[in-house]
Amino acid sequence: MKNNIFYVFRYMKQMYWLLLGYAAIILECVTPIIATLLQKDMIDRVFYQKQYEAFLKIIMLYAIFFFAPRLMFTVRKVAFFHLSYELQMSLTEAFLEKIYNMPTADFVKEHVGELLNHIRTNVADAADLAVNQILSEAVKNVLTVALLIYFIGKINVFMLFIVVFVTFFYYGLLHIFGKKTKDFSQNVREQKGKVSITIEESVSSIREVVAYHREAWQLERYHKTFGEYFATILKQGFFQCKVMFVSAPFLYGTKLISILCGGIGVIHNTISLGEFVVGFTFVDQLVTELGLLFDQGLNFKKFEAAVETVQSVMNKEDASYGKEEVKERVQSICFHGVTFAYGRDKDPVIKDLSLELPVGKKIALVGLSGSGKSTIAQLLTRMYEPDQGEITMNGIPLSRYGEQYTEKVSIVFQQPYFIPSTIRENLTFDKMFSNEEIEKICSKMLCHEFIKQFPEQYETYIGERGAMLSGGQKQRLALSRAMLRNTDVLILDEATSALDTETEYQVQKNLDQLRKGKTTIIIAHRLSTIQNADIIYVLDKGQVLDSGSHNELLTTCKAYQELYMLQQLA
Ligand SMILES: Nc1ncnc2c1ncn2[C@@H]1O[C@H](COP(=O)(O)OP(=O)(O)OP(=O)(O)O)[C@@H](O)[C@H]1O
Repeated sequence: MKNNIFYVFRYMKQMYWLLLGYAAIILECVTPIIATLLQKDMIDRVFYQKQYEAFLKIIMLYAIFFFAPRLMFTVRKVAFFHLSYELQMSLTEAFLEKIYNMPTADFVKEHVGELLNHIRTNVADAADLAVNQILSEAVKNVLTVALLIYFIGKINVFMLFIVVFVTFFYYGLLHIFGKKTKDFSQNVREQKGKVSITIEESVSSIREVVAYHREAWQLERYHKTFGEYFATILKQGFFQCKVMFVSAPFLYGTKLISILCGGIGVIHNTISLGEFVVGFTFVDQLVTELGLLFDQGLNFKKFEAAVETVQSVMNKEDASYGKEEVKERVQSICFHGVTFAYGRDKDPVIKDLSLELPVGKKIALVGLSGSGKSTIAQLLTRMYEPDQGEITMNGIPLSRYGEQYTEKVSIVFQQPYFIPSTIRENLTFDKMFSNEEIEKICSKMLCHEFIKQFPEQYETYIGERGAMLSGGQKQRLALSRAMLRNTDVLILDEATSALDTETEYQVQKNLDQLRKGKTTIIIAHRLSTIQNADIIYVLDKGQVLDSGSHNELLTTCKAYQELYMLQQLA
């Protein structure tokens, strides 16, 4: 528990809100107690001893101490509200940073819906429970309980004895029900996560669902998942009722016993009537506060569940990159006996691969589907690490380079991702480019024409994942984005597959011109795309079968001839 609270503390920034909140809590706890003590003066001095001159003074003081807690309550809420939202923001930022730093192998194992659920519920709950419940409500409860116990003890020791007994009773209850509360909370979170994943999948697969007429099937999946979530919620609800049934009689029983003890005290003249009234009011308040404190104890458990779920992602290891700077231009890229499998128990998809890629040239990777082309591209972009052997750039293993490595090597995927924003922002991200630069590159990648046709041109909003663009337009835009960065090494993984042959030819021609003297690695199924490559590697089952120019391979490599023949027939 302690560790969990300290874990969250790390992400709290503006601590002055905490100080303001605690100042408000102290006043909020003390003022109602003073207001109650004034009742004693009212009864004993004004009514019993008939000191009527004190009446007005007490009423005025009572008014001040009656309204002060309401004011302090507002100040406290505002202070902790700021703190909780800021905590939620910094926790979410840290969570996103963690995801960015995760090795790709770990990231692909995490479900996108699950990660979103972590942010939407677990991170949000951890921040809310930590600040608004534990640091605010629970601290207020503890302070109020301590003050009430002190004043009750001063009035009547028997009442104090009862109160201490009830406190221990609550502690015992918390011990018994705490673990189950945490388990229920964890189960509810898990089930809620599953519902979130199912909804996310249902929306993202909307085209396939409609096209394959799987609406009923998809709804049935949602129904089933939601049913399981609902059942868990019900179980949690029953459990909470059980806790209430056990604890509630004690609340009322305590009040009854304290009236009995106090009443006997008044009858035997050991306490005054004023003390009895105030003592009973304190006991009444204390019982309520103990009930609330018990709820906070259960909230601790929910908080622990939320933080532990967040930590299950946050404690994963970051991708281990070095600090080496990439100072010069890329002069060599070599694979030294590289073997790689997607998982320990899986067969390797790249097997003992050794080759030196000619730098500054146009290099092509061809081969049947599944032969390992994209895997090589992903190893080069450090999305995965080789299991054996190493890949070096300028003689240094890729893993030893720092984050600027991505300034040297970039990749364009077959299905590029676009943020829901304007064309300009999708082209530049956070980098600055002049309009001339952008338009020049977009003209070369045959984008400028279609962008100009949009009423808002480069400021056109392209929707979720570029939904307002055709497949070919998206690919050309992604190529423009990469060409603006124009890194030493550019990998095109089926990056022009959605273009018609004529457009692809034009784009490739312009690309060759812009990339002259730089290393471009092209993965393509259409051999026409890579015919003019300086060197073509033919891959089969994660190994290089042969390499050479198009004409050389046509005469020397049987696999390449077959690929060529198949495409001629198609
Ligand atoms: N993330 C992954 N997890 C597990 N296996 C994977 C993953 N990605 C690819 N594979 C497997 O690795 C092998 C090589 O895949 P890869 O994508 O590198 O082939 P490819 O030659 O690029 O294929 P294609 O031409 O169809 O794109 C395939 O058997 C594939 O099923």
